Amino acid sequence: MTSKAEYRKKYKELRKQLTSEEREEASLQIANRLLSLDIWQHEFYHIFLPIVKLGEINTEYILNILSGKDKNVVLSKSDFEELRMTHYLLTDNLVIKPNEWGIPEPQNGIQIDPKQLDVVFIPLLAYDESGNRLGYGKGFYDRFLADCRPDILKIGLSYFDAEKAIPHNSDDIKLSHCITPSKTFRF
Ligand SMILES: Nc1nc2c(c(=O)[nH]1)N(C=O)[C@@H](CNc1ccc(C(=O)N[C@@H](CCC(=O)O)C(=O)O)cc1)CN2
Ligand SMILES: Nc1ncnc2c1ncn2[C@@H]1O[C@H](COP(=O)(O)OP(=O)(O)OP(=O)(O)O)[C@@H](O)[C@H]1O
Repeated sequence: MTSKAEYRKKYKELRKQLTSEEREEASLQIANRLLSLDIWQHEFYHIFLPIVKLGEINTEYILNILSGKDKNVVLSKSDFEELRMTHYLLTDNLVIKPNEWGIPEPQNGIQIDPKQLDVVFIPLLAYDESGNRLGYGKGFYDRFLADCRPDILKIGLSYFDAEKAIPHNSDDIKLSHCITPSKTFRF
């Protein structure tokens, strides 16, 4: 069986092989594909800002959609000692600075309770046909999602297709959807 570590390595390599033009094009296609999902009737949308040096999906196109629809947008700050995230409303005067891992993060602002969130867009390394997800392995999103309402929409974003099955355990919270440049998965 392929281990989580092997899947992480495989997808980091696949991602590295994409050119910056391919990443931009894919990020735009993902945003366009999101537009046709039935997810836009809600109020609070949580989104990640990409770690550019690792070639993560550019979420700027999704941010533009959210701002065009006048949604409340929520960003997180990660505490790498506690392995927990705190959440802040994106406002005009929010100060955003990259942390030491290259994640752009809010420095101030209005804190949001995870129970207020309706939709969360989730960064992925890999995922499978049952909606199991794999990140960098620190469990940030597993802990975060455990604090959200059970009915929150959990939308993974990926450049790549699903694996058949990746290892998972009882802490892992499944995705409800995953969007790639060419496919929409509903789990
Ligand atoms: N944009 C973004 N924000 C996010 C996540 C994410 O995956 N993407 N996370 C999802 O959980 C959390 C942060 N998780 C992270 C966990 C480990 C490393 C890390 O070890 N970085 C190494 C390089 C790792 C590598 O090459 O793969 C480093 O920068 O030295 C970074 C982020 C919360 N915020
Ligand atoms: N709700 C939780 N409370 C406490 N620890 C948790 C919780 N969920 C997961 N963990 C722990 O977090 C660690 C990492 O989990 P896992 O390998 O699933 O990470 P991942 O999903 O790849 O990473 P990430 O969530 O950062 O993207 C594991 O040791 C796991 O036991």
